[in-house]
Amino acid sequence: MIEDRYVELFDVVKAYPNPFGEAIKVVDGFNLLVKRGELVSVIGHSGCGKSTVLNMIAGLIPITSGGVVVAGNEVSGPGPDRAVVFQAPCLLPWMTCYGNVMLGVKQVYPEATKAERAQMVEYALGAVGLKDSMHRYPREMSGGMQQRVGIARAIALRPKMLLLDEPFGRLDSLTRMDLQDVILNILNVEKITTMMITHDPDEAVFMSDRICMMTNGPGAKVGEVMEIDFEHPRDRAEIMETAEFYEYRRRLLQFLDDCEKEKKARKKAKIV
Ligand SMILES: Nc1ncnc2c1ncn2[C@@H]1O[C@H](COP(=O)(O)OP(=O)(O)OP(=O)(O)O)[C@@H](O)[C@H]1O
Repeated sequence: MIEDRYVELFDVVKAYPNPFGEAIKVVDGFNLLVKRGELVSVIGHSGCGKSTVLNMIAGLIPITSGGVVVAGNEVSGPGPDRAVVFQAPCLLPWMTCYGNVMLGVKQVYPEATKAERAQMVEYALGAVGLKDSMHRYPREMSGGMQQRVGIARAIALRPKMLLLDEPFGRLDSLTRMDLQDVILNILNVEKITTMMITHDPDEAVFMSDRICMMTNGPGAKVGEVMEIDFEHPRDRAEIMETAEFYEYRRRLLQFLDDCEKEKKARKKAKIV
């Protein structure tokens, strides 16, 4: 069923040349199916290849072998059906929030009327809580507000898939929680299929429908996939009082700890 295989990564391999010109497979045989409307987090140790996987789905880097299919179309380059939010939003400083969001909308919907485009931009800025600040410039906004603009810019394009690469990585923990709620509220309404990279186990458990745990690189692949069985909409305080939350968290930390041990053992074996 297409709904259950909305995003398909099959036998995905990404190799980069090392300084000696040899091809090193950073990711090797990555297989994952994402259901329509699902939020899947990807977690794994630094450098294992999380961004590499996300960038291949975004079409920002070529796939060495295997394939990625999003909503029935094989990915061969970037496209507005997949919107990416990075750690830093990189807004154009000479444009207001409104102007920054409008830029993409104009490009993707050139046939829309002026009023329709304005509605798309205003809806997206409203969804991230910036209705009253849409005419401010980036320099007049906090890091959290700027990241809200980055999220608005992505959802204004009405993508089939949202790709979040550590979107809260640079924010303090309170702002981080606010923005986690912003994303979840948007997804509750829009049901956009989402992949999010995170380093934060609590964030992964609170937000995800499933968590994909990646093994160490080189040759990284999917290690385990854990289903998170909390209903939507989610209430942070309620969820954090459940025993299940701590059990999910424990399993996640156990996996990361096992990867760390494996990494150390690999290093030691090389030295001896
Ligand atoms: N253009 C490139 N050329 C060569 N090697 C690269 C290139 N881009 C990434 N790599 C290597 O690929 C591996 C995976 O990188 P990637 O950024 O995907 O990891 P990550 O899991 O997202 O890391 P982090 O959690 O630290 O952001 C790393 O060893 C990195 O050095």
